[in-house]
Amino acid sequence: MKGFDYIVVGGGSAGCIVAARLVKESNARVLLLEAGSGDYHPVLKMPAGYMKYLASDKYLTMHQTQPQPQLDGRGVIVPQAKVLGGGSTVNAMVYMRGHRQDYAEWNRALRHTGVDWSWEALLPHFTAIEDNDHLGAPSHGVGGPLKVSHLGHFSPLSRAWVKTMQALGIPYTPDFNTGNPFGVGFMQHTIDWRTRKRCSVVDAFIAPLRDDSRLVIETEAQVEEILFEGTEARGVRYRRHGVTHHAEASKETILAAGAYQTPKLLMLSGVGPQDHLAERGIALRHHLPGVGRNLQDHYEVPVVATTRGAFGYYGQDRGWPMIKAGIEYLLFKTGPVTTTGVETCAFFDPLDFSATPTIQMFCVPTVYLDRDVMGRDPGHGVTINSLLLRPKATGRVTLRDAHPASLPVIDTQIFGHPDDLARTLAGFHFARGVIAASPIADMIEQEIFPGAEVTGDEAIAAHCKRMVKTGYHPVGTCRMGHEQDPMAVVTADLRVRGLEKLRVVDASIMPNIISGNTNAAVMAVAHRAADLIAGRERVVEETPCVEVAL
Ligand SMILES: Cc1cc2nc3c(=O)[nH]c(=O)nc-3n(C[C@H](O)[C@H](O)[C@H](O)COP(=O)(O)OP(=O)(O)OC[C@H]3O[C@@H](n4cnc5c(N)ncnc54)[C@H](O)[C@@H]3O)c2cc1C
Repeated sequence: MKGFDYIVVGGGSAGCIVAARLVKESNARVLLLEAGSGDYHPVLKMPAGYMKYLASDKYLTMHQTQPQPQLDGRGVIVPQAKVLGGGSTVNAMVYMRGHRQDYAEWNRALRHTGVDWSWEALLPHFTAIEDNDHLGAPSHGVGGPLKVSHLGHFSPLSRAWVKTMQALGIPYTPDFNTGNPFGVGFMQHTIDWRTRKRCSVVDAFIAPLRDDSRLVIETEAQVEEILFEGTEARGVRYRRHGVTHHAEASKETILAAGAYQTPKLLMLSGVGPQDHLAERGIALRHHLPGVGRNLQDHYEVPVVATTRGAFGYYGQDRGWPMIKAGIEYLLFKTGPVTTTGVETCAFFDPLDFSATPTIQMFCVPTVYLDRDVMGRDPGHGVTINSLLLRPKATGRVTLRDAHPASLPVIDTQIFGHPDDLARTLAGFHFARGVIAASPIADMIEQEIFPGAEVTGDEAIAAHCKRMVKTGYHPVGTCRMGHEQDPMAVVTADLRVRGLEKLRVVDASIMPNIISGNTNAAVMAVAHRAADLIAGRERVVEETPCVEVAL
């Protein structure tokens, strides 16, 4: 049996930050266990590699939802990272913090007791992590480990789209990360502006500790069970290269396996809804009905058009264009390899520009659809995606069976609440209007998905159901909550309720999804979790209520 102070399960966005900070700032001995491989392949450092990882299951687990009756039986692919660095290694690198109101809602879920999770309380963690190349105090950090900048290349379609959105009344914003992201503009990304390489949590937090013997990282190590003595977590059982290992944590076991796998691991270990565990033949350790519930994600629907010329990135990933772009990148660190292709976005409510944004709209200068709906190779094109920021329907993660290798059952309930489809339709109509407006209209040939002939809410709703895809942001399946909340899984300081020496620090803990891409918020949570674990932050009885009227 190997012994450590802490064991961190899952070497993703949250796990790497917690592990590194516990070693560096608390002088702890930490075992970090990651199911996926190391992040050595050079393509994992290239911004343009993003579309390549998405097309393969080498670094992603290709989960698929249960057939969704409200999507006419479609099961949607919902991939999650499986590599050291987790989502931060394979994601689209968008650096987005959401709306301050999202965090006020976290506090509300806690009845303002325990730990203050308001925007103001998290801001020091956002800024401590960050090394921004052109934005500074009070909203941004300089000198932190994580490089944040703009992409190195913008397509003519992205530029035209930003101008078109302004012509339609959405103001330009130079910074989405000040607490209210309303506006249109070029997004910040976790990219190193000097090398034009991706900056993952491995690059930012783990690489400086590579030779530190206090941090032991085992990749291709699948944790199968949390080991307990009574109600106290004592360590884990894991499998690596066909061999079973046990490891002990004298201080704490910390779960950071992501919003699908953390609840799965808790349930495999007997922590979860009593009835469900009994159905799967798993002995109950502790009844926590909220484990796996409250699944939230972002879902987006596309309008796709072909363009009159090569304004976007179609064909850049093969043949001579790829070789040319590769040489340009190697020699000058410029060109299409320095972009993920997801360059711009807008936050707004299509029905009322003065209201809190309900939609995040992306312009992707290529045809960007899930593999289960991509019918044909359409050539040069553009995809305008409307992503619903705060869906009302919530889903659930359960166990398929008691085998650790089985993927969990994911029931997302996409469009399970009528308001979610209604708001998505409003976004869709707006997106359709954008490609018909100047100046982007001059570049558009014709709408191909769903096609200009598809009109009327019923037909468009059918298109949304057929084409809706995940934004890759599952959260909430082990959510924080106050003491009287029966569905809360963790306390305000991220301890699993009713058990000792066990915490959750990843995307699972969010009571409600934030209004934006989730990686920055996960990293801030993990950064703060290291302080909570080390006792650097005092847990107070009651926190001030920070509410913002919008
Ligand atoms: C394709 C894609 C694109 C995205 N794009 C963006 C974006 O542009 N901007 C943004 O803000 N967010 C983006 N996200 C979301 C963001 O990356 C995630 O919200 C964030 O990474 C979640 O962090 P996490 O620590 O909770 O989980 P993860 O980063 O997913 O880490 C969990 C890790 O745990 C490991 N693991 C799971 N089970 C076990 C086990 N039993 N034993 C050991 N290890 C285990 C997994 O292999 C994984 O590496 C994207 C995500 C994906 C998948």
